[in-house]
Amino acid sequence: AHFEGDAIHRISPDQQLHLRGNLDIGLASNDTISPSAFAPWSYEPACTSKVGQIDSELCVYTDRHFSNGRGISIFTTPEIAEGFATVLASLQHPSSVLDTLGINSFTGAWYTHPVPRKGIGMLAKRDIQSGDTITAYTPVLLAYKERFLSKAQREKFLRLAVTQLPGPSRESYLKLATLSNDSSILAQDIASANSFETRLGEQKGAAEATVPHLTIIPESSRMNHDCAPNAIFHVNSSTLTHVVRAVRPIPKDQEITIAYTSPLDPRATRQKYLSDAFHFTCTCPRCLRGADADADAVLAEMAVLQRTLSAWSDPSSDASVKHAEHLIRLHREEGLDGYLDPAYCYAALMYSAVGSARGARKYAELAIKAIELRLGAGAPDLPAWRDMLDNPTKHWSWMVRKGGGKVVTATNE
Ligand SMILES: C[S@@+](CC[C@H](N)C(=O)[O-])C[C@H]1O[C@@H](n2cnc3c(N)ncnc32)[C@H](O)[C@@H]1O
Repeated sequence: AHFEGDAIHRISPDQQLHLRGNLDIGLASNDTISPSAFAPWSYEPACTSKVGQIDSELCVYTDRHFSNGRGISIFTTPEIAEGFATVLASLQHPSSVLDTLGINSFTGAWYTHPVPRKGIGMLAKRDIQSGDTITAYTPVLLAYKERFLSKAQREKFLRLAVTQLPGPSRESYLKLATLSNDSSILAQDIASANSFETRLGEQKGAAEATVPHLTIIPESSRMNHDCAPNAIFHVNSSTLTHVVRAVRPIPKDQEITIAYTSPLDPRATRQKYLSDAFHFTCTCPRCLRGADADADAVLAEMAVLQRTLSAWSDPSSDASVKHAEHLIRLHREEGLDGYLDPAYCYAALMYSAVGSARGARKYAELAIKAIELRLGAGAPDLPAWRDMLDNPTKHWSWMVRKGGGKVVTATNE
């Protein structure tokens, strides 16, 4: 089975938080049913009839015992559920990998509190260092991302998925922000307002073979958006864990923010996306700056540097260490600390190409840390950069610009 990143946040449109005191959403919780009868699931899966578009039914599966009783529910096809069950089992037996890694435990780094004009937000409980893990949690609900069920049908199954969760997880789900005041679609409303997107399904070597699922992690859902976020998230596919880490130091009581959409996109693109998908207008400093052209002037400068650097092995290229260092500086000035890995990689290559082992190692090390932050420790590029760090003089880029001149030989990239 496969579970991968690409997480995207969904947001409530009305910027209003609807806290519900009454957590009874109208369905009886089947606490009395024997768990063993439907092992590995705690309840008999409840299914739709066959959905023509996917030639399968969709069913609700719940494991109430997952991760010391945090529990997890998934609304998906029987085929995907089977692979998912294998992943859940691998995380719990023979011993719990999640416990060993401190997943689903409070890090002591955060608290939630109302934030002006943003509803509830997450704030730093202590000074947080760059790279520190802020949250690391498994989802409580995953739901096949579909448009073919009626709202009423979808609601019926999502409510069941939520109701079957253990009390604390059910309650934290139901306290999350909503998109509308329509309580008849409460469960799906919360799902679309607060979910990240993950892809599940058989791994057939292609991302298209996997199916997007809305994924709700109630703790992480309290983080608001910023276009210069001080934290970044990735999904660890082997532990099913959504991990949020600091990309720069965050002083005690400062708000912890993540980006719901790429902060490297032009301002108008970001605003349209946040407004369409998340129904709010971003007022972060990068969004408030100047007219549209001014707002994106730095992004345009960064794009030119990227283009120059990406063609560095072309014999006519004048790309240099200076271009890479300038690109790094611009990222930092824009607050794009979490998105520095390509710039660090170029810097490592530029130093290597002119025969500076020290420069190559310095930036290969920074690139490795930045890739791990943005993409996680399983990112496919990491081994190559670790090789460069260990053996800069053996790297294919080493001294290809002997004497600091143009490229002499370049075999790839
Ligand atoms: C996933 S929730 C984040 C936590 C939320 N503030 C809450 O009270 O639960 C997304 C909601 O937070 C608000 N929000 C997030 N980022 C924001 C921002 N930069 N400016 C204004 N509102 C924001 C939006 O109203 C959105 O509906």
